[in-house]
Amino acid sequence: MTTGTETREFQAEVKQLLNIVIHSLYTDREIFLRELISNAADALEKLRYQKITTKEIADGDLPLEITLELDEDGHTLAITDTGIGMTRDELAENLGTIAHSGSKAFFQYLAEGDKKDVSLIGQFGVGFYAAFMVADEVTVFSRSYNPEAAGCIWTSDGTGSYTLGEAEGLKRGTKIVLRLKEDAHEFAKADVIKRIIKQYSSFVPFAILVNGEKVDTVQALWTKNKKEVTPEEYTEFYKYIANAYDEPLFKLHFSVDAPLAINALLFVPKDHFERLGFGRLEPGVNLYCRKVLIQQQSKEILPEWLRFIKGVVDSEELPLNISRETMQDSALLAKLRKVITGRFLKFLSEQASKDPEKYKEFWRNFSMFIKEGAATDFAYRNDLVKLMRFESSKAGEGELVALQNYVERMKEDQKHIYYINGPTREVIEASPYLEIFWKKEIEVLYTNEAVDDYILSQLGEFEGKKLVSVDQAELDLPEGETDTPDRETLSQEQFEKLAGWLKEVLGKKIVEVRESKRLEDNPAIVLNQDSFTSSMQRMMQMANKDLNSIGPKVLEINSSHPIVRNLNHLREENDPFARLAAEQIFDNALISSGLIVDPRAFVDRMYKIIERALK
Ligand SMILES: Nc1ncnc2c1ncn2[C@@H]1O[C@H](COP(=O)(O)OP(=O)(O)OP(=O)(O)O)[C@@H](O)[C@H]1O
Repeated sequence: MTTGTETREFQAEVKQLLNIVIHSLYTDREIFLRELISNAADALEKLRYQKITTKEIADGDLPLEITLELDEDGHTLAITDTGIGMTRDELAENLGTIAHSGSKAFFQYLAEGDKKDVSLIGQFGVGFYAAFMVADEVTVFSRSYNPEAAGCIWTSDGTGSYTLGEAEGLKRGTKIVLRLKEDAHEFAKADVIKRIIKQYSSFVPFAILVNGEKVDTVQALWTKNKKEVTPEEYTEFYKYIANAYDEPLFKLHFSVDAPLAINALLFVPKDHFERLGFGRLEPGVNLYCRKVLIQQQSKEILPEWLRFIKGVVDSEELPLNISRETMQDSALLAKLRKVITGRFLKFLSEQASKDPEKYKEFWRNFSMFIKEGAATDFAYRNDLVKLMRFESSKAGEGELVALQNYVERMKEDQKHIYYINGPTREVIEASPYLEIFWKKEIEVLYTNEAVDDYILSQLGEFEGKKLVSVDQAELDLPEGETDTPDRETLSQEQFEKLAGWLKEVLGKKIVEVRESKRLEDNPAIVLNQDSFTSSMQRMMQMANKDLNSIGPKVLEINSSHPIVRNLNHLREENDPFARLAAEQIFDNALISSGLIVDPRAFVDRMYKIIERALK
């Protein structure tokens, strides 16, 4: 029974808003339920607080819960909470006017844009009014926790006015009844509603019942104290949010108060499918505001290269209806991203020193993301290179070295950090480039992918030490007694003649022929004039499908090597075989540096050489 009924006009802004809500089509109108459940949960939370501070509470024994009743035949959905409730004045104030900033931003957006994309309504925070996306009539029964206050009823079809009256026989809390629009009848179906609850409201800390049946909700572990959570609970939670079957490799649970209040629970899985080439991972962190989902698989909360992280970030400072479109929100998200990324990288670096074996496991499967970040995200490059690990000429089998380790054990007179690229340790260690480093006992880091070389060359230096790829022309190695071994070499004149002739034979492929001070067992190597390493050039050869897309080389020859000396001999005798041999030596040097050569010319030449050898 209702008494004292009056009809009131909505505030002008509300009218404008409802007009849009009612007359538009939406893509994700199911968010209306998230809004209503979140309002209900807020009301219950407020009541919980009142129970502690106030003695007199209407219907003090009512359980704190949210109930949904669906009537498929009658096409209605009712959502009831036993929360704080509203008085008559509060109903008029809260459901007849708009005061908060989210809606103002929405109006501004509507006023500015040509295309009125109303589906964005959910992102702009009009909470309760979202009900009119699916209902052509909304009735709210509410009774305040204040025992003195009478129960009230509010009803509207959203077209300009609402009625307000008193209602008898209500218990504390709020019941909102939606008469569903014809095209929204699906929202009276239990399976549809349960799916939506699971998606948006899984962590709501109150029981949710749909037609008397409790929907499973999960504890929002991230809001709990770390000491109160068991490892099993963490694993279960991880499996739930990541849809995973394994155990996480790492877990990071933290809270910060400044510059923003954040609770976060992040996981690194054991492995991922992107490594195996099965497509690209989607971001795995969901953004919550006080346990209510506001962005699933958020693209904003972490940089893209951290897309392997699974978990939850909750910040009560975020508006429920966060939007990239508003400057204020995107600034907030950027701040959040900075805090979380920084904290996660710090965590990784702590793990690397605390448990190197486990970190190695992480590095094996997730290094691609760290490298992606180091290569593309300038803001984090310096932090990320510290997390990189390499094999090296001084590391034992299976041991990995950080740039920091390398610098700490550099030789006293050594100026630079040296690295070499190759597909495997075995291949690298047989490389002619390493000869001199073995001899001088200088450590060389092994890089396996072109992206490693790209990162190191972009970085340029680490802790004031230049990063030098060993296929660079200028090595600037410390001098030593072993530098000028007692070996028979070509005379200066012979060398100059040979060099001139080689330039003529190899043409544009080389810029210079040099006498090598670093080679002993190999006749020749090719060197690069800049930091664009051979592995990077190989990548360009493959990307451009052009084997000639490599820069001209410096050819360094070992004039004490029998092959070079005999080559010079043949040249002096004008034997045409000398040309063939020179070209083959050059191609061999290209292959040793990791570049791809044209197999047709190479194989042809090789047969001619075999033919002559077999004679
Ligand atoms: N179930 C409810 N119980 C008690 N009060 C409610 C309930 N639903 C809404 N209200 C009141 O109505 C106000 C307006 O709700 P509305 O959902 O439009 O905006 P909001 O909740 O303030 O913002 P948002 O939904 O963007 O977070 C709320 O702030 C709250 O005071």
